[in-house]
Amino acid sequence: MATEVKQYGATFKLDYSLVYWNSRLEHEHIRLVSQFRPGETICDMFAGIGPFAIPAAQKGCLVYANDLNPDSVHYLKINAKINKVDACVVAYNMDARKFISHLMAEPICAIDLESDNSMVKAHDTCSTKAIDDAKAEGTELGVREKAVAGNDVKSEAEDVRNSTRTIDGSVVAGKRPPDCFTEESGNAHSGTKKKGNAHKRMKGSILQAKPWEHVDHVIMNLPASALQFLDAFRAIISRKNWRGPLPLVHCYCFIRANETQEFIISEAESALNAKIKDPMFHKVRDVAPNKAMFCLSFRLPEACFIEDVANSTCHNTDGL
Ligand SMILES: C[S@@+](CC[C@H](N)C(=O)[O-])C[C@H]1O[C@@H](n2cnc3c(N)ncnc32)[C@H](O)[C@@H]1O
Repeated sequence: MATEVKQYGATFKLDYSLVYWNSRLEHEHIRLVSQFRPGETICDMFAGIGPFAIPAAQKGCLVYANDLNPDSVHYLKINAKINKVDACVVAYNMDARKFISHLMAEPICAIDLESDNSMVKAHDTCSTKAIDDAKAEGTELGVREKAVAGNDVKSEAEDVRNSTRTIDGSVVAGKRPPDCFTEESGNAHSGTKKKGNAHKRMKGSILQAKPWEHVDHVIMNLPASALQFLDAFRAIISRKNWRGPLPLVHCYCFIRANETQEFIISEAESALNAKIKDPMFHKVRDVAPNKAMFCLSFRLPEACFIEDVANSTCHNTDGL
């Protein structure tokens, strides 16, 4: 039976008999989304009906949201619409491994490029909306743009454009290379060098970054088996296309009383076939007397990059 629930500012329609919903995760949904910034690109591998995706889009992020259950995707789309963020949520209905491969591997065939038009359109609409919303609300982004308008604050603005956010949500200047946010770098997608104010630079960079060039956060909320899905990131992202830091991955898992965080990290590392630097655990909630749900956050290791291969072949686009 279809029903409606509210989480913070968002409304969700769902049918409990068809889709996953857990109101105990409300704080976790908001905790994670509070780390995202307007204009960022989010990839939600197990999106359900959108409790991360919708608030992230409301914040001005572009969200690629996937779920294997067609009923979840049906409600995800409805929820994006009723919350007026359908322009910022691109929904997929496929297995999470295929989704990552489809989204983050460089498309080489014409068919891939055609199918990616929806991403490009969504990115344009959403990034522009993020900037407009931020301006209207006087949020960080709007303030940044104002700051950049005056030459005397240019160096501060440069710091902000080059900044990124840490897992705890604080802004760290200088981490993101300037070419993420500037058209002056003449990136492969724009093909042109444009001049303009910071607004244009911000639009140019974020608008033109495709998911095989830049994603800020990956959400993996399938605690019983998300760790095993980390192998999806092996040999998918091309170093030559990627701009800025690799995504922060937020991988949910259960830890039993007889297991340690080190054990979980070793599971994640063997799935990735790479060492993880500075992993952070956040306890979400106890789910049983000897079992708790955690969120393991870490930056995808550079060892996951594939190096440039001349004359590489087309990627499989099954299920598109
Ligand atoms: C624990 S729920 C999380 C849903 C939502 N993110 C939330 O926080 O409420 C996990 C979701 O993953 C989906 N799922 C399970 N296996 C999957 C797979 N192999 N690929 C993609 N989605 C999958 C399920 O349909 C379900 O909606």
